[in-house]
Amino acid sequence: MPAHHYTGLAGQSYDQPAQAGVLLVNLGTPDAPTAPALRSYLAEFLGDPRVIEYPRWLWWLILHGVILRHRPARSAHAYARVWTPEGSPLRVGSEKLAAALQARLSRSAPGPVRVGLAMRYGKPSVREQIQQMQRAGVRRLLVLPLYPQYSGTSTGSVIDAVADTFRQLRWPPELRIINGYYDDAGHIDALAQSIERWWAEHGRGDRLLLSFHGIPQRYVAAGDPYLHQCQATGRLLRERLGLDASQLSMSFQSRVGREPWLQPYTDETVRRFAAEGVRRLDIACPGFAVDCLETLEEIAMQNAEFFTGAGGEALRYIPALNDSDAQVANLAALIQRHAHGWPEFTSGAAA
Ligand SMILES: C=CC1=C(C)c2cc3[nH]c(cc4nc(cc5[nH]c(cc1n2)c(C)c5CCC(=O)O)C(CCC(=O)O)=C4C)c(C)c3C=C
Ligand SMILES: [Fe+2]
Ligand SMILES: [Fe+2]
Repeated sequence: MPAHHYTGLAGQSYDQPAQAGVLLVNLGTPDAPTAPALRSYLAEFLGDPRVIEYPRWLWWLILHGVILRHRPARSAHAYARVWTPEGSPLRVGSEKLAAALQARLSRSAPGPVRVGLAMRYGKPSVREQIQQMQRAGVRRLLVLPLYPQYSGTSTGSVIDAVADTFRQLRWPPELRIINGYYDDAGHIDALAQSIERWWAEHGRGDRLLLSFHGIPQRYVAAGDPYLHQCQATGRLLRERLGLDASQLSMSFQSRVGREPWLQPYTDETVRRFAAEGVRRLDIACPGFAVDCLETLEEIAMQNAEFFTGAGGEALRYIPALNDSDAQVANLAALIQRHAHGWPEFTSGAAA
């Protein structure tokens, strides 16, 4: 093992005033809507054992021998439909949210608070961002994965990346990680208000569908709380909107591979609704903090085509909370609560 195995801050002043850091982490996105960029993004993402729980050597052969031959070009085509002049919607939206949170916390928190943004896959990595924040004087770090519902495949993988980074730091900062906020009252309220505001502007459809990203059923059977948390978000939101089960349904999107994922599947559900005579279908995706490929392309384009193709009149996608005031205020409050006792966040608290 080399002598300098641990990353440290040699030559620093130990009296440097402490700062607190908030690290937002989102999934990550390719650098460009091209097959080569998709290939390296998907290799990292789908090579994560948290995402694909399969015997390693067998999966490696399938991933490199089959999937990475065809999927990059297909996915690049999907990304090209939603790519903006500023880049990938997921990146642009996450950066705007981080900037808005930084502005808000700089105003409302007593101490110096630095907000960073990392991507679990691609750039900037969790490791780079933590090291950079530490060099800037961050001694207390709160990590907020941008996933309201916990899953080992999403939040759990962010925790892995943080833990791997910490193992290599000579003097890791004090650490807290937010595990999820699926039932947070402020979050449910923000979702409900955004849906009500959208209805006030566009009128109300015949039915509301909440579509969450799916995962394999096998993971839920092994103890992943994701399904439970999606159901809780759905129920709380339904109660808050004053709807009954005939007016609001839930489904799961984005299935990859052959094994059964959480059901009902979104594509089958929108086709069934069209066949049952639903004319205007409203869809919200409360599992996505910011809009991305999965909402803007898969729901608002692909599933809209499935719906009208099966006889429906219009599928209308209600945008994610993104960098809305409601989202920023709610995440700031969530951060303040989880940072309880840290002097940068709580005036009068001891260090
Ligand atoms: C194949 C396994 C996958 C699991 C399990 C999975 C879980 C999961 N994903 C998200 C959030 C997002 N996923 C996104 C894209 C995406 N997801 C998978 C596969 C799995 N996801 C793939 C292969 C892709 C890439 C696109 C494609 O080729 O189809 C995105 C969007 C990223 C973007 O750039 O916009 C998000 C966000 C969650 C929350 C989750 C578990 C709960
Ligand atoms: Fe995904
Ligand atoms: Fe997808």
